[in-house]
Amino acid sequence: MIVAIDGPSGTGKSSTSRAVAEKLGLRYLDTGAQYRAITWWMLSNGVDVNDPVAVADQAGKPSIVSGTDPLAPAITVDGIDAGAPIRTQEVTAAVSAVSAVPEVRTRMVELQRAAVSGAPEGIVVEGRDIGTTVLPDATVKIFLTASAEARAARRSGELNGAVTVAATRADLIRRDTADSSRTTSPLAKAADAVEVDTTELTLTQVIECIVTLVEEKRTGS
Ligand SMILES: Nc1ncnc2c1ncn2[C@@H]1O[C@H](COP(=O)(O)OP(=O)(O)OP(=O)(O)O)[C@@H](O)[C@H]1O
Ligand SMILES: Nc1ccn([C@H]2C[C@H](O)[C@@H](COP(=O)(O)O)O2)c(=O)n1
Repeated sequence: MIVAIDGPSGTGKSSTSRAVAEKLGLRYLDTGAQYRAITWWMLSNGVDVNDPVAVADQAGKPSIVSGTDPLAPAITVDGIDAGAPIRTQEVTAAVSAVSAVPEVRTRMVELQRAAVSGAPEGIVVEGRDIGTTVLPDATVKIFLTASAEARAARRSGELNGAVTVAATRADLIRRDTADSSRTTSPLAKAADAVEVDTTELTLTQVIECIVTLVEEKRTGS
């Protein structure tokens, strides 16, 4: 059972994917964390993240290891726990530029397919290009959406209002535009993905909806 969950920033991919994996006894992979990890390494090592040639040249250097336990997602870079530093504003601002570099994507896709091969019990993989490029034969493909307003309000709430909803909304839209317009495997809905608009749904409702879709596929109903 391979479940691909794609969608723009802040639509609920991580929260939903972790919960679905936990409920169904599947592993879980956050591919955004991998792109954030390589971006953090580039920034920490003085690579100009706006220079695609420099990024491509260094893309093979860091060792990135992702855990797949939905109860304790973990990521290390060269053996160092990167869970917190990959969530900084500096990394968020740079990650779209780094993830647009084809050599970076080739490297990450190798890691992602290896994680799937290492999960015989099945896995939920979330990202931007999982259903279209990384795992085109996934058993179930979901494309989550939500209005920019709902996504910004959710994210701003997470930050206890430290960043305004308007600024958060502008940042989400900037990242979605960059991620959707890059040449190599842009953010896109696979033709055979089920689109779930979460704007008016609670997280519990979204989780139930996807668990039902997976179970229907499992039983062939
Ligand atoms: N249906 C929902 N209703 C209300 N809040 C939600 C819903 N889904 C997710 N959230 C909340 O929205 C925030 C963003 O969710 P999450 O991190 O799962 O999104 P994401 O798509 O993985 O984001 P990103 O692409 O930026 O990593 C979290 O605070 C989460 O708890
Ligand atoms: N499959 C993926 C996953 C993520 N990215 C890039 C684009 C995102 O802006 C960034 C961070 O992802 P997030 O942690 O917000 O889910 O990583 C990608 O290009 N492809």
